[in-house]
Amino acid sequence: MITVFKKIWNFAEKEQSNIRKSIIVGFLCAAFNAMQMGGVYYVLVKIFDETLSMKDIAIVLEILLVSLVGKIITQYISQLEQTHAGYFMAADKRIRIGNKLKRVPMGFFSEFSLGKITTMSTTTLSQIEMQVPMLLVLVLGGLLNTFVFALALFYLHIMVGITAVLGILAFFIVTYFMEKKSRENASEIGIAQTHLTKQVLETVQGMQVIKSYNLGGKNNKELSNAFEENCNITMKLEKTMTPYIALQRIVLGISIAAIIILSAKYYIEGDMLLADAIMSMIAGFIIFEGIKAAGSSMAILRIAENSIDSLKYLEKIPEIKEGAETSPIRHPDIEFKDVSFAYDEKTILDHISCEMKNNTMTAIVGPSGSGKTTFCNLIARFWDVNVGEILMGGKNIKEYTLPHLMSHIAMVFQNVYLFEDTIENNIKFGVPSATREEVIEAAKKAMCHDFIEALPNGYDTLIGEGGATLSGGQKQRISIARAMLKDAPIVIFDEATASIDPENEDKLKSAIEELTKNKTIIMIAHRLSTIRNADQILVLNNGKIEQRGNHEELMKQGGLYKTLINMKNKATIWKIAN
Ligand SMILES: Nc1ncnc2c1ncn2[C@@H]1O[C@H](COP(=O)(O)OP(=O)(O)OP(=O)(O)O)[C@@H](O)[C@H]1O
Repeated sequence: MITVFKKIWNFAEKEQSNIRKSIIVGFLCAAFNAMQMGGVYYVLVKIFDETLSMKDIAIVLEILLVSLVGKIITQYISQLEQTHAGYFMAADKRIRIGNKLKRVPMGFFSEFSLGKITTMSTTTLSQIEMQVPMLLVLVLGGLLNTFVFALALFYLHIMVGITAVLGILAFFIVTYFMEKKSRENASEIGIAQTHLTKQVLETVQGMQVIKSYNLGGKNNKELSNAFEENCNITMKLEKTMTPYIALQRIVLGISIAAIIILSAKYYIEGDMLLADAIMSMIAGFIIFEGIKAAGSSMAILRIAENSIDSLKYLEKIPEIKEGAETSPIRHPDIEFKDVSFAYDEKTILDHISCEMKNNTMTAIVGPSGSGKTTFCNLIARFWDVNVGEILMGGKNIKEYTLPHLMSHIAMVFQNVYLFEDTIENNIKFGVPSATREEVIEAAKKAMCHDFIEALPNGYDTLIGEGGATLSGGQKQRISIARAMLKDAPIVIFDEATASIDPENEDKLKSAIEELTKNKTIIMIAHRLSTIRNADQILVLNNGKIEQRGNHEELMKQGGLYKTLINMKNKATIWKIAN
């Protein structure tokens, strides 16, 4: 148990001082509580001495008043410190998780499901926020309280004191076994919570698909199962804990009875004064209040420990190693030197070498799954190469700091993600210091100023999660404005495959032309018009660059490129014909 406490205590880090304050204040609260007992003892002694006067009654009333006010104030302060410690401890960990997620390799997101990450930063941390300070204060404060009362009992009669200590020991033996049992269930609870969060996320995120395939029933069933599983495990924990909690109460009950019987016996035998015997009986009832509260909290001790362990695991995930280089890159040419990469067993890129010169456009084409996205993601270090190296401006990209590397790259993804924020903040996401004028200028160049102005609150319009209220073309243009504002020398662009209406398509084309002026462009190209304009086309297939050259050269060569172009042509004719 001491190890668990150490772990919980260490976890509190900066908030240890607030928790310590809360424990000390909690102890003061117990002292005020004890004052009441002192008052009662004083009255009892005076009554049995037959010397009780009005002055004594006034003294006792004063003691009781001071004790009551003191208790209220100390309880308030202790609670405040606990809430403060819990809140700031969780906030600090949440910020750390956020920072960590920015620095872990993308492989982490495949290994760790969204459900697991969400559970950690929400449920797990909420549990810690509420449980850790409370556990420390309740358990440590409770034990301290009991210890003080036990000492008082020793003062009244040594045998009564020993009985109280034996009761406390028996209580701890039961608690030890209860804790062991709780450990067995703690990880099950964690798993069930993760599963539930995953199901809720999936249902919300996939609502469109669920509705369109009329799968509400099936999905509801999975969600209900997850809720049921969670409920069952919580019930199971309650059921397993109940006998131990009952046993704890029985032990305490027997101890109280023993203290009362012994006090009466010693009084009858003349071993104790009447006032001491009555006081000892009253103390017998109160002495175990502290550990009773502490004992019930111990059931959640292991759950808190489990939560801390899972967060520690997250903190230990190795981060991407970055270099220290931050000097300006004058010619950010990109070069792949004998690069190989595999996500797991299967090689996706196999000893690839190529160059993308400054201010040129490279189109990456190839069949689906040939590694086009992977190729681009390696440049931004979303993943690190297994073999070979990628150079930017003549230096391995690993030599740069991540912020420095990313300041040279703007990425426009096919699936645009817009944050639940204003349009302005979405555009200036990469450059938070940008002024409204700069945002408008970028939006104008990205051909989205007009439709933004037509929205109810213009640039201050809030957009829903994932930008649900905008069309696909509008969303992509906003992401182009975002990239435009960043003004990075390298633009990695995943061209949208989804068909866009002609008006949007024209605007999108102009926006792309603006974005790519005087830049190094690496484009996963799907449209023939884009591919034709490229200075260099890399045709990826089976992990290799099967062909390279410009459009005319490759058309002359024939092979995979010509086949892909012919297929695209047919698709376009088919589209027009329809
Ligand atoms: N995170 C990942 N973990 C494991 N395998 C992955 C991951 N991402 C992609 N792959 C696999 O790597 C291969 C290449 O994927 P990639 O997305 O780079 O191809 P692509 O050419 O861009 O495909 P598409 O044109 O369909 O978008 C595919 O077989 C894919 O299943």
